[in-house]
Amino acid sequence: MADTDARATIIDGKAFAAGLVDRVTAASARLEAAHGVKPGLAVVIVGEDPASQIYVRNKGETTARAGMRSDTHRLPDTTSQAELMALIATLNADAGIHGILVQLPLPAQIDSSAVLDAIDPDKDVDGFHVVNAGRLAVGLPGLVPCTPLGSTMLLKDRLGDLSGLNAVIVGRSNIVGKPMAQLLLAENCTVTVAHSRSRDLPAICRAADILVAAVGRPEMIKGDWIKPGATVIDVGINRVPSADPVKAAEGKTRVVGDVAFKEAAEIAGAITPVPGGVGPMTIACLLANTYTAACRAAGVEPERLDA
Ligand SMILES: NC(=O)C1=CN([C@@H]2O[C@H](COP(=O)(O)OP(=O)(O)OC[C@H]3O[C@@H](n4cnc5c(N)ncnc54)[C@H](OP(=O)(O)O)[C@@H]3O)[C@@H](O)[C@H]2O)C=CC1
Ligand SMILES: Nc1nc(=O)c2c([nH]1)NC[C@@H]1CN(c3ccc(C(=O)N[C@@H](CCC(=O)O)C(=O)O)cc3)C=[N+]21
Repeated sequence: MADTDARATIIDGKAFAAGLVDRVTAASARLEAAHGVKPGLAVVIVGEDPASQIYVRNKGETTARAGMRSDTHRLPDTTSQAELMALIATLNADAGIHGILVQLPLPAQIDSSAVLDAIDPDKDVDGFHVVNAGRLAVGLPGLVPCTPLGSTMLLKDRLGDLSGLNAVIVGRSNIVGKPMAQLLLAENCTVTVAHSRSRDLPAICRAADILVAAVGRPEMIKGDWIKPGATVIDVGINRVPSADPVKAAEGKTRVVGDVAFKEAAEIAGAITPVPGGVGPMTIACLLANTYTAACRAAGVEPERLDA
């Protein structure tokens, strides 16, 4: 590759995720053969949000293909807090269910944090319960949120030891930005977490050896915000009108990340695409967490899955 035409390596999250799903499938089959335990995941979706419906269908299909039990509970948009809490209590008590995921966002009448905290922390395969957030913060074994877990796997696969690298995370949500910061701190990165009140975001980003974008703003992070050779993880999933004006007029959409991919790929050393980057890792890590939860419930040491 000529110096004048530097192009980033495209990190193939879809391929890495497929390998991880294969490893989880094989490990689950061994768990079932040796201990009679088939990992089971329950996904709960409230309401009809079309994007959520697609993700939930993908999760169900991937889980079933991995030889795990997969139950999907579809509740109407009018579901009350008490009805949802009752379903969670049933799932907490079901010994055949090792993982529970309540799809977000929930309708306005429901208190999301109360619902997430009603899930048994040992079945909380999203890693959103305060107990799991606390375990991650203090370095105890628990269940780690899927998107940051998958992003960290891609980084370690690409870079090996992350010690001493400057990591900048743009976004401080409880489900992506904060757990990502904890994981990279545990990998001995020097971590900066930026957000909507940060001053001079381009300058903060330019200091990053590892840049994680989890903002939810289409193509906000520009090529000239990136340190040459940096590794860029684009978590964003934003649906925008199709680039073709005729198709856009027909209401067709496409998915883009939080990073302006084309210009960023001219500067970065490696970058995840959207789609095909972090998204597939999220689903693969959900299966990995369900397998891990099933092993722990059975008192069995989980096999290593990350390589
Ligand atoms: N690939 C996957 O599997 C997943 C993808 N996603 C995607 O990742 C993105 C982030 O998701 P999530 O963390 O849930 O989003 P949230 O909306 O919860 O958080 C967004 C964060 O970005 C910050 N932010 C917003 N605007 C700016 C700005 N102009 N400059 C700097 N920071 C800003 C916010 O700051 P503040 O706190 O100050 O408001 C906030 O901390 C979304 O596109 C989402 O769809 C999410 C989950 C899984
Ligand atoms: N309790 C809960 N847990 C979640 O993990 C959760 C959630 N709620 N609510 C919504 C977000 C979003 N999310 C994604 C999962 C997979 C892809 C994914 O597979 N994306 C593919 C396809 C993208 C597309 O074409 O739409 C890709 O990026 O290649 C994306 C986004 C999980 N989330």
